[in-house]
Amino acid sequence: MTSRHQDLPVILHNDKRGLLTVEDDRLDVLQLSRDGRPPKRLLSCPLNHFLLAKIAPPSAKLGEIRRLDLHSLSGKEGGSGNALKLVKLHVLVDPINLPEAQEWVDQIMQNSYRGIKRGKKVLLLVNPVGGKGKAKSIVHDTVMPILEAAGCDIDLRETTHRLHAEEIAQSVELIYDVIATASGDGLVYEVLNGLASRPDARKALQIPIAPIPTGSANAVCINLFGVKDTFNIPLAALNIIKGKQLPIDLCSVLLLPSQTRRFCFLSVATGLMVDLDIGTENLRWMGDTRFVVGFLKGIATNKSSKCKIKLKVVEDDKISMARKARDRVKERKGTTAIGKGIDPLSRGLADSKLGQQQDEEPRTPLPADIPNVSSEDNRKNGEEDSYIPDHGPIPASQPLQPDESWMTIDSSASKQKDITKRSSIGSIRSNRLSQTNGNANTDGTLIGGTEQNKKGGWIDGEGILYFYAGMMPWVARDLMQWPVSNSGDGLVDVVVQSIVPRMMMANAITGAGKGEAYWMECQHYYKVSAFIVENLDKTNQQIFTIDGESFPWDTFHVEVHPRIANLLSLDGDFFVPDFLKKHDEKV
Ligand SMILES: Nc1ncnc2c1ncn2[C@@H]1O[C@H](COP(=O)(O)OP(=O)(O)OP(=O)(O)O)[C@@H](O)[C@H]1O
Repeated sequence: MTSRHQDLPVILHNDKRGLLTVEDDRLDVLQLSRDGRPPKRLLSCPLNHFLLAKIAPPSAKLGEIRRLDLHSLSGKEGGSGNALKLVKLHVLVDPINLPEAQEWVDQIMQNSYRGIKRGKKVLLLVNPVGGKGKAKSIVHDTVMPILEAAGCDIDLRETTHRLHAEEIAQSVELIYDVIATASGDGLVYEVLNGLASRPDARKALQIPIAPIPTGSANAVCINLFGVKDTFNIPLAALNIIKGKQLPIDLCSVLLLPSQTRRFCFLSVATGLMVDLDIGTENLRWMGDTRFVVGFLKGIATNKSSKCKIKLKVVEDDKISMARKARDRVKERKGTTAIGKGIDPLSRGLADSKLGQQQDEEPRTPLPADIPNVSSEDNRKNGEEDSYIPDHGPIPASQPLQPDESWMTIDSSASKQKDITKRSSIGSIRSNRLSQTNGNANTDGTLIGGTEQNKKGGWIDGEGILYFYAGMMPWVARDLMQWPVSNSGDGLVDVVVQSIVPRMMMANAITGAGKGEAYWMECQHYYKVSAFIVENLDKTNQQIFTIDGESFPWDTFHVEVHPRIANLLSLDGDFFVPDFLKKHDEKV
């Protein structure tokens, strides 16, 4: 739905006649000429960049004339850096045009915010030491002015120590429309862990998180804004103001024997991917280049990660996974994101009156909108079937009980006689055709196929360079590790990278940012609903990472909580990588 054409005559700052015109979801501020020359365009912006129109109260200086304030972001998205700039204009309205001006203001605000709450209450957490240590100045110079120009109510808190953001999220009153984090992925991880460990976790996790990229690892921002706009701070600020709810999965990671549970939203890693992150913290000044240096160091060592991996595999056919992911993107085109039509909570509320208080289109439900009824209460009332949101805790994790349908990859398994030499790219199709059918049932169990086939091409005796499980395509701008990942589908994408000659891995760096390593035969790829990873060399491999944070590694069990947490995104979804747009011969 586009906005209808609306003009408002105004007086400009230079006393010249002006016209504010809204057409095709764009605002133009025009200076009119008296001699028939074309009007001069003073500002032109799409309504999705428009922040605020407000008629100021009467002033003694202006008498009957009233001032109209216009705040917007202007400039282009799609550049690195701050291509978008905050623009604040004011024009004057003749008393005769005042009723028309009020109507114009109401209309432009409605068309600029469709379904999005105006003047959000924002909890803004700032990590002053993350990344290159510039979060404070970025927030004060760029983020705050934009949020204030949009009329947001901001509660800014600086984190003073490790896990401070988690403590805040654990105890904060659920009065905010959004929690923004000026940091890297570390603070997002802490906020999610804080919210998820509350007794009212399910309600707390409805508050969406909106990241501002000021850390060294900013994977969430890459996945939300794309590689070019990862560090576009005004765009990240606009996302706080205009972003739509984007439900994401969380994983419970149960650490044994300590029985500690942590929540993961991004990745779980062993082997080279741990050394790459944790072993390069002294290179933080490099920004995300430090991870490339870490990767090169890792393949120089080519050390094997000794572990036993058990996977509840739902799919392992790369061609089919890529095709489905690309079909999803095609389906997504032209759909609006609010509610997304899948999540029962969003859908239920979008359909109800709760969603329609302010605008024509349903507003994204916020925690305060949701009646506090648990499914337990519901059952007591004998209403088993009607959906009522559960606002209680996430139940404690229990060790998983794998059955024979789970797949095992054991780095200590003895080498098979027929182990074949692997090529780097391109033999997926022929490899697949030479196999007998080894596809997945809808319940996730594998059917048919040879032993090797059941293991997604894994051959016992291969060394594991790293195990890497992820929930969003990009982990760094140079590495789209899980190009077919679809956060919100209740599945985790798992990569088991075999040890191969160093040059093969070094060559793979070139296309890694575009997801090309997906097609490498030595990169085994699975969609799983649960997994267990056991450490087979505790002396030499003491840690693994969850979302880039290190933990002692003995054994860990991982299960998924589908669509339980929320981010904000400008179009209500993740950025679509080129990998999912192109249709090459493999798919
Ligand atoms: N004032 C503080 N002093 C020390 N550590 C802090 C402070 N505030 C937050 N932290 C910690 O800083 C870590 C990094 O978090 P952040 O998300 O900003 O960055 P990152 O990109 O993940 O990591 P990096 O520090 O490598 O940039 C987190 O573990 C967080 O707990």
